[in-house]
Formats: sequence, structure tokens, C-alpha cells
Amino acid sequence: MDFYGTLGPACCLHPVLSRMYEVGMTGVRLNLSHGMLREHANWLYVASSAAKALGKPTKILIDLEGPELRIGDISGYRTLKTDSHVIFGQRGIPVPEILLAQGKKGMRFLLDDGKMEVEILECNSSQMLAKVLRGGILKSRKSITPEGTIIETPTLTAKDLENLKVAGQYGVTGVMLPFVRSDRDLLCLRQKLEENHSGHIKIFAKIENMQGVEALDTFFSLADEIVIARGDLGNAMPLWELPAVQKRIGAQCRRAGKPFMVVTQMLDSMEHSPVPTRAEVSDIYNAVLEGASSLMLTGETAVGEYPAEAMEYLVKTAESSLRHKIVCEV
Ligand SMILES: Nc1ncnc2c1ncn2[C@@H]1O[C@H](COP(=O)(O)OP(=O)(O)OP(=O)(O)O)[C@@H](O)[C@H]1O
Ligand SMILES: CC(=O)C(=O)O
Repeated sequence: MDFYGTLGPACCLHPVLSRMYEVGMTGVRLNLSHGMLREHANWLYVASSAAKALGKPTKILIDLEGPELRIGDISGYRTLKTDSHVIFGQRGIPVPEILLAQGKKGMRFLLDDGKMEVEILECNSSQMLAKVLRGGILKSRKSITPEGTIIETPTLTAKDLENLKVAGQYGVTGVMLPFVRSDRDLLCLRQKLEENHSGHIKIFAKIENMQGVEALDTFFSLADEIVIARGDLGNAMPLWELPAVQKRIGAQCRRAGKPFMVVTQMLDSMEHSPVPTRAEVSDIYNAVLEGASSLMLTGETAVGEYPAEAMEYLVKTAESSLRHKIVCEV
């Protein structure tokens, strides 16, 4: 199995990464929604040398921006108070042009994987005035997802194209494409990799909305691994439906013999606690029992207080599940 940790300010020092590899991490993921590949060369170098010093190989995944919509940069953070009003666009929180062009009165947006929710009261081509339905703290580059509406965006952003050009030279082994909607998205990525002499790099297709779930069967010949990206996928349905959709994707992958990864909030409480909840370890155990070939931590390692401890819980729980699986199958 593969165990990935997302690189971030909390884990990018040699001793921390070294400990993460020691406890079983097999690779790292760099989320390029938070900066360019060349800006993170140092993190990748530290990760590779920590693995090498232990005599271990490392996989390196880059997660592209892709068709996902995010707010732009804001200084520090903005507190969105429930029932208050907030402006997006000019003189407000920056959002992609396409949202301003397609925003309509009454449209609702989820922010930061659904932690906050707003409803558009008025809009024009440069601004949207919205009411905060569910408040919270908003930081730079967090996701903004229209509810119940599909906004058509290109497969790859200009930054993605730049990052793909240098992926080979940074030792990238896999590229994660967010919000895969149809086989066209995967064909576009494959073509760009080949144009950049990086045809050996594996493609990880992230399933993050119902369009992706419905089209999954057409992805199997084009993707090397399917990613059940529960953060955004959970925004696409009432949260109580998410476990069923996770199981459905897992079953389809098993039938097709396609490896799949389960990710997001696997050990969420460990961002601030040295010990996970019972529910979190059960979630990991079950994901492995259902055939997941990779598991990945996100905020737990990128910004959490206990990145190495979280990795150890992830690996030990998965190993316990694998042991019991073997016993059950014998
Ligand atoms: N390269 C980075 N530089 C600085 N902070 C980062 C970086 N990568 C991740 N983070 C921080 O860690 C948090 C959790 O990482 P994660 O990869 O889940 O990103 P996300 O933007 O929340 O979601 P998504 O997984 O949908 O891209 C981010 O919200 C961000 O605050
Ligand atoms: C990891 C990720 O992108 C998600 O769960 O949405």
C-alpha cells in the first residue's frame, strides 16, 4: 500500500519528514493550488533526501489546480459572520472571473469544502453581494463551489501547464487531476504529459463531484489510480450520502481491477490532538478492508500539530486492517 502525506509548513523540515518516512510514509503530495512547483523545490528536496537517508524510495505526487474554483489571495483571514453581508469580486474577496460572469441572484456557494455557505443577493459583471448563511473563518485559496450548478471551466489552468513542463525534472511520479468530469479531461492531461516528455508519470483521477461519479466507468483505461476525494465530493451531496458513494466508487474500482485512493479528514482531529478519535481509526480500517490501495493525509500533515504521529496512526491502522483481511481470506 501507499501512504502519502501532504507537504506544508508543518512538516517540511528534515527531522519531521524523516520521522514520517520511518513510520511508513511512502510518498508525498504537493498541492499546487497553494503555489508553483518551482517555489516548493526545497520541500521536495528535503523530502527526497529524508527518504534517501533511510534507504527508502519516495513517490512524489503533484495535485494540479484543474477545473476547481477557489477564492484568490486575501491578507491574513476574513471572518464571515452568519447573517452578515460580504462582497466578492472588485473591492471584496477575489474570485475567478468565470464566477462573476455566471453568478446569479439566489445562487449559493460553499466555501472551504463546505465549512461556510453564502447566497448571492445581487450581482453584476465585477461584483457579487452575498449573505452569509453559515459563517466561519476564510483564508486565501480556499475552494468556492456553486451548489447545484455546473460551471464549465477548462481542464488545466495556465499555472498547471507551466507546472507540467517541469514535473519531470522535479522527479514527479504522479499527477492528480481534480474534478475529473469526463474522459476528455484525462485525455487532455495525458496529451500534455506526453508533449512534455513525461509520459511515464502516472495519472490520479480525483472524483470530486457527481459528474465524475457518473462518468467513472469511462476513466478506467485512462487513469492509473482513482482518488475518492471526500472533501469536495462531500459538497456535492448531503453528507450522509457520502459513505454510500465512497463504497460505490470502491466497488466499481474493484470490479475494474483499478487501484483507488481514499483521502480527506482521515485523521482530522489530529490537526490539534496527538490521538485520533475511535471513528477515525475505524474509517481507515474500513477503507483498507474495502480495497483502498493508497491513503493520503492532507491538513493533518500540511498544517497540523502532529504530522508524524498522524502518519504513524494511518500506517499502523492500515496494517492492522491488512493483517485481519489476510486472516479472514484464508
Ligand atoms: N503548499 C502549501 N503551502 C502552504 N500551505 C499549504 C500548502 N498545501 C496545503 N497547505 C495548507 O494545508 C491545508 C490543507 O491542505 P489541502 O491539500 O487539503 O488543501 P485544500 O486547499 O484545503 O484542499 P484541496 O485538497 O481540495 O486542494 C490547506 O488549506 C492550506 O492551508
Ligand atoms: C483532497 C481533495 O482534494 C478533496 O478531498 O477534495
